[in-house]
Amino acid sequence: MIPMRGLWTTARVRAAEERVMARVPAGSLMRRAAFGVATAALELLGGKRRVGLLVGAGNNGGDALWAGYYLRRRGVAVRAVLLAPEKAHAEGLAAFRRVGGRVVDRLGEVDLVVDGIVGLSARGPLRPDAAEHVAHLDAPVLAVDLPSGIDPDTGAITGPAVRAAMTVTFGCLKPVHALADCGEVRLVDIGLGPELAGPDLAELDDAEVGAHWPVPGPQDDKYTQGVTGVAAGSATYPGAAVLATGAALLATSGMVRYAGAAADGVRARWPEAICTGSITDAGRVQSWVAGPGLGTGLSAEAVLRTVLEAGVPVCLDADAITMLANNPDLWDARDPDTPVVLTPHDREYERLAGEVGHDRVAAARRAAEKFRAVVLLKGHVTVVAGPDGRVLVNRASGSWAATAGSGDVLSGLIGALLAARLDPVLAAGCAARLHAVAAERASGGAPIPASALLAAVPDAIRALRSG
Ligand SMILES: NC(=O)C1=CN([C@@H]2O[C@H](COP(=O)(O)OP(=O)(O)OC[C@H]3O[C@@H](n4cnc5c(N)ncnc54)[C@H](OP(=O)(O)O)[C@@H]3O)[C@@H](O)[C@H]2O)[C@@H](O)CC1
Ligand SMILES: [K+]
Repeated sequence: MIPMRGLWTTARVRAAEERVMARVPAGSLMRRAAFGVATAALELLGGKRRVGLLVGAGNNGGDALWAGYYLRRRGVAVRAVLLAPEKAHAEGLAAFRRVGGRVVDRLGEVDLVVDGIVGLSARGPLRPDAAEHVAHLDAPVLAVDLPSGIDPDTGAITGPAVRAAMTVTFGCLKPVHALADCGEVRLVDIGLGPELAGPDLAELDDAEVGAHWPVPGPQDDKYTQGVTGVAAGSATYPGAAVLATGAALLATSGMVRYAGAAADGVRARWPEAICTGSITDAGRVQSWVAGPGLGTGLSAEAVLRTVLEAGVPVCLDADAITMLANNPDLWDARDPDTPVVLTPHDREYERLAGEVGHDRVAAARRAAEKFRAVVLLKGHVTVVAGPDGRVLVNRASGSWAATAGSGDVLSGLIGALLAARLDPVLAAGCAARLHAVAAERASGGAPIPASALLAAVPDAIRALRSG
């Protein structure tokens, strides 16, 4: 198994920090952390010489003050605003003053701001006094541990927050680093590694997705790579069927069977798909994709029951999710061992499992547990939660995939990976990453329709496999 980029929640980080602190000299972790911040600051300054520190009430501010100390020793002019002067880190402040650091009321003109307002203990958005200082910044911001105002464990931004060009974090990555925009993220080793067990969340990087992507071996034929069944679309709206079938065809070399009322439209666009008008004639498949454009009437319910009874992994999207929300008895058709991947957007999620709320990871986990299914919650950050507690997250670099039909492509990709027998959490995670990369490559900075995203799938696979 290829290791993924792990992310640890604040409670776990604190527990690990405590164990490390018990066996190293007092203050040494902070100084290592601060030295890393100062090194990054020098790089961002690129020869400029004026740094401003925003210093909060805790150790995050202590890191900033010690970074100011190291920067002063390199001849940089450093001034600091203390947001809570009586609570500012005493040793850090003394060291900063000792080397000529100045404490001021306002930062004024500087070339770089170091955000040491709040770190792991952050709760809620920036408070008004801190928000006031942040609102007037012109210079780029280097965040200490995380951009202040963003929730460390959920990445939620519920009010004023720092926008960072770079974040220097310590020991390990925290959820915020994958769930929110932290600029470039750098990790400074402070020796937490041995104290950290498995991560709470993980992020797949491009090379990992490329390595997991199924490719045919010398012994493979169209059947051995898995046959994907697509039950989507309608005669009036064949688009969803065409997109989902196309995605399944482009994702792997396995065969694709389409079953439904859009058979003519699908056949015209994808002559290589085996098309039938009814799911009862579809033949054997190794996975089903059901839901996009399917409708929610009685015949659609019968289709949903058939795929849930088939005993092969299923990806359910769009109308399939609505049907399950309206009629939970439909779940009875499923053998408890049949893997199911649900791919709701927020409104579909709400129909199925209630409010998403600010903690999208917790929301995906809740639904995964409730339905004993893999839940892929769509969004700028896609969260994939497995019923076993595993969570994968993927943050898209832009929002170009937020367009009609884009979800149909995603479900086809997932279906093909399920047919290729990828673990369902991994199938959903790899498909989400590939989908985001295809959107980015197809877009190149301009809006694109879902068919262009689909057309970029082979290019995205090539890019991930070579990365
Ligand atoms: N432990 C270690 O080994 C190491 C730790 N390290 C560093 O310590 C950091 C954690 O430090 P920490 O725990 O002292 O708290 P920290 O995040 O600075 O918060 C301070 C106070 O701010 C307040 N506050 C809360 N929310 C707020 C908001 N929205 N807006 C404004 N203020 C807000 C709240 O105080 P309150 O005002 O509520 O009393 C809170 O107690 C960690 O991120 C890393 O940088 C590194 O040096 C490596 C070694
Ligand atoms: K910070």
